Formats: sequence, structure tokens, C-alpha cells
Amino acid sequence: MSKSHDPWQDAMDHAVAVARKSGEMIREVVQNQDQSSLVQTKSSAVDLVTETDQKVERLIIQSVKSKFPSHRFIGEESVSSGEPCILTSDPTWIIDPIDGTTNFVHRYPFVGVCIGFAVNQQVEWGVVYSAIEDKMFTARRGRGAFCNGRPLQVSTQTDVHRSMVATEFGSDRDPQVVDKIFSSLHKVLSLPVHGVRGAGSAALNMCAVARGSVELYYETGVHVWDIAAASVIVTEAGGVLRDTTGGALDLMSRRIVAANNETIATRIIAELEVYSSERDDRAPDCEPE
Ligand SMILES: O=P(O)(O)OC(CO)CO
Ligand SMILES: [Mg+2]
Ligand SMILES: [Mg+2]
Repeated sequence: MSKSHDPWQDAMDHAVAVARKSGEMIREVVQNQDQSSLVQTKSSAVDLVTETDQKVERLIIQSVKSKFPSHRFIGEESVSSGEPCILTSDPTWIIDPIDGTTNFVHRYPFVGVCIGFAVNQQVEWGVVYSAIEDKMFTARRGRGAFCNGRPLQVSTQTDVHRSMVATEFGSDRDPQVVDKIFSSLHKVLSLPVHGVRGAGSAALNMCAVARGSVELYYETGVHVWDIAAASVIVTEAGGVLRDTTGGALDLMSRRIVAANNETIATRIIAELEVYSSERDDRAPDCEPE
């Protein structure tokens, strides 16, 4: 099939270009502006947003709308300002303009521009641009995963005692949630595993699974825009996706396990506390019209 007859490829090429442009904007701000006095908060005192998050999301959506006028969007900052968070069967761009806003604010150098594309509720391709590192992670369903054009492959490790695990503390400081986070962490560390890491970006943790740097990433509290683009990068690199219950991943459920293989996934899932955040598609400001 020639490129001009492959509209999903045209869309993906557009995403790579606009993610790179977004990354340039992000780098420029990181290099020249102190964000600490400009930051605002959303769902909690530590759920941060900046003008750059909003600007980058606008840049992406406007550029896509002019090229693909019939496509739909789920964007983190648009949902935050009241847009619906519903994944229909229509072609839908799922956007996190800056995954790792806390890192961005603190100049901790792991921030990802995430653009996923779903049709019939299946993610067809994903683009995650690690803007400070200048790493472009891409994957299209059935066609492999790449970083700056080089193929990605998950780790072949099956022994959990030789594994590295990634997770995050999230932005919910409800003491009961914090207890559950530490309970899971305590059990995983005590297996023992070689180590626990966290990039501060759900998407970049998933890319770390895809490139074989960690065997598994788990978290409760993520959103669809954090994980949609990177989900296909993990599976195309040979990895598996699960809910923390052990069931199939549900992009809207706020729970994710991304692993190199079933053996590691099953072993770690057995140690995880299962708890729920409000679903992305059920939040009061996300109800369908
Ligand atoms: O920085 P963001 O986009 O709020 O995302 C966080 C999790 O919600 C890091 O993955
Ligand atoms: Mg995010
Ligand atoms: Mg974000």
C-alpha cells in the first residue's frame, strides 16, 4: 500500500512532526524560564499544570484539526477544562502534552510528549517524544517499536529476583492511598527485586519496559492520556499489558501493569494492592453530552 493510501500512516507522520515541534517548545522553556512561580494545581496540591502544558496541547490539536478535520480528541488539558473523555469508535487522538509536568517544573530531565491514535477503541499507533533526551519512541500496531528509528525489544528476563521494576508515587496524598502504595512497594522490594525506579513519567516508564531497561512498570492513578501512546510501544516491543487485578488492560481504568513477559507480570501482580481511582470515562466533568 503506498503511503498516500495509508491515512493512519499520514496521521502518525504528522504526530511525529508535531511532537518534535512540541519538544522544542518544552526545551526552550526548560532552558530559559523558571516555572516555579507560574505553576497551577488541578486535582490535588501536587497535581501540577503550567501554561506550557496548555500551549503544547493547543498546538497539537490545532495542527491536527487543520489536517484531519473529522478526527476526535481526548487531551489531558482539554478534559481538565471540561471536554468529554469518551473513547468512541471514531479515529481519536489521545494527547498528553507533557507527561511529567512535575519533572518539567523542577527541570528533572524526563518529560514526554504523548500522542496516541485509536480507531474502534484500539490503539493503532503511538508516539512518545522524550523532549529533553531527544528520544522519539514510535510504534504502529503490527509494525514494531522504535526509538530514533532503532528497533526496541523488551528484556528476556524471567527471574523476578533479577528484575528491575518501575513505579510512581502519584499525586494522590490521601493517607489510605499512600498506605496502599507503600504496601505494594514493600512487598515488591522484599521479593527481592534488583531495584525500583521511577522516571516521573508514566509514558517514559513504559518506554523503559519497551527498551528493556526495566522488566515491569505498575501504577494506579494514571490516566488514558498517560498510557495510550506508550501502550502500543510496549506491545510492539514484545511486552504485555495488564490491569493490576491481572485482567486485561482497560485504558480508562486508571490501573496499569506493563511487563516484558507473562512470567514477570504474574509474579509482580501477585504482590500488588488493588484499589481504584475514579474511571477516566466516568468523571463528573467527563460525562457524555
Ligand atoms: O505529568 P502528568 O501528565 O500529569 O502525568 C503524570 C501522571 O498522571 C506522570 O505520568
Ligand atoms: Mg501524564
Ligand atoms: Mg500531562
